[in-house]
Amino acid sequence: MKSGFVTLVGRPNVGKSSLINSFLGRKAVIVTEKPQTTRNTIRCIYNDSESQIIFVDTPGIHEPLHRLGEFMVRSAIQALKHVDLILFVVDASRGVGDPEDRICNILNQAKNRVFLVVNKIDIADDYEKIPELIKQKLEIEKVFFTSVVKGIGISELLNAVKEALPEGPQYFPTDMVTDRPLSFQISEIIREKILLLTREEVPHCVAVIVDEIAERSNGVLYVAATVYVERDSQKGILIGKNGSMIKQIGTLARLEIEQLVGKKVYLDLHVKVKKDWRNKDFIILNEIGMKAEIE
Ligand SMILES: Nc1nc2c(ncn2[C@@H]2O[C@H](COP(=O)(O)OP(=O)(O)OP(=O)(O)O)[C@@H](O)[C@H]2O)c(=O)[nH]1
Repeated sequence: MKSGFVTLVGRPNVGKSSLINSFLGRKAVIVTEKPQTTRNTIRCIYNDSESQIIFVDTPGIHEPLHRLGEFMVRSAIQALKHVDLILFVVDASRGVGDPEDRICNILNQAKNRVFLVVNKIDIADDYEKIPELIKQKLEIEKVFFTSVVKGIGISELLNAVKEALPEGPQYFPTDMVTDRPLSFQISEIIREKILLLTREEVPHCVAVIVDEIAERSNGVLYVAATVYVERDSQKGILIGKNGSMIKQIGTLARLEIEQLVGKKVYLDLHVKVKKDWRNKDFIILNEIGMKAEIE
C-alpha cells in the first residue's frame, strides 16, 4: 500500500484545517473564521483500500506576540521534519506576502518535496500568478488550485498526494481519526464554540482543559472542563449575563461531543482567570500538549 506523512503549512486562516477535513470527509479538526485557530500539530489519518495518508495540521506561521505564539510557530516548523511531502497552502484572495516569503525560507532549509495549494479560489480573481511568485523563491513540484467551500480541486489534490507517497506500512489502525486523545478532541470542540461566539481579544486568550471524563451508571458521559482566560473582564464576557454565554457555549459543545462519543453527555464547564498564561504558564502549555512536543 501507499502510505506516508504529509504536513500542511501556511499562514493562519488559509484553510489548512478545512482541507484536511475535506480530504477525510469528516470533521477531524476544528475550523473557524478566526486566524490562529489551530494551536498544536495534529495528525489526521486518511484511509482507503490502497493507502493511508497521515495529514499533519499545523498552527499558521505568523510573527508571534507571546510565548504561546512562539511555541505554535516552532511546533509548525518541527512538523516539516521527517515527512514525505509538504502542502504549502496559500490563500488565493490574499496572495503572496511576508508570511509566504518567510515560509519559502523555512521550506528551502527543510528541503522537502512541496506541492503548492492555492486555496479559496471561489473568492479570488487574479490568483493565476501566485505560483510564479512562489516559484521565484522555492522549488515546487506541483501546483493545485482549490476551493474547499465549492469542492474544487480536492480529489485531484488527494490523488496526486497518494501518487507521490512511497510504498509503506499502515501506521495507524484504520478506525483512528486523529492521534490526539478524546480529552484533547473535547477541549478543541469547546474552544471552537468559544471562538465562534466571542470576538476580538477573547478567542486568543482562551485555553480549555478537560479535567475529568467519567462514565456514569446511567450511561451518561460526565465531562468536566475548565476554560482559562487572562483577565476578569474576559471571564465576565464568557459567562455572560446571568450565565447566558457559557450556557450557549456548553449546549453547542455538548451536542457535538455527543455526536463524537455516541452517547449522552453532561458537560460541566468552569471559567478561571490565569493572568497572562500565554506568556508565563508552562503548566497550561504542558497540559494543552504543546510543551512536550517541541522540546
Ligand atoms: N471562501 C472560502 N473559505 C474557505 C475555504 N477554505 C477555508 N475557508 C474558510 O477560511 C477560514 C479559515 O479556515 P481554517 O481551515 O481554519 O484555516 P487554517 O489555515 O487551518 O487556519 P489557522 O488555524 O489559523 O492556521 C474558515 O472560515 C473556513 O471556512 C475556501 O476554499 N473558500
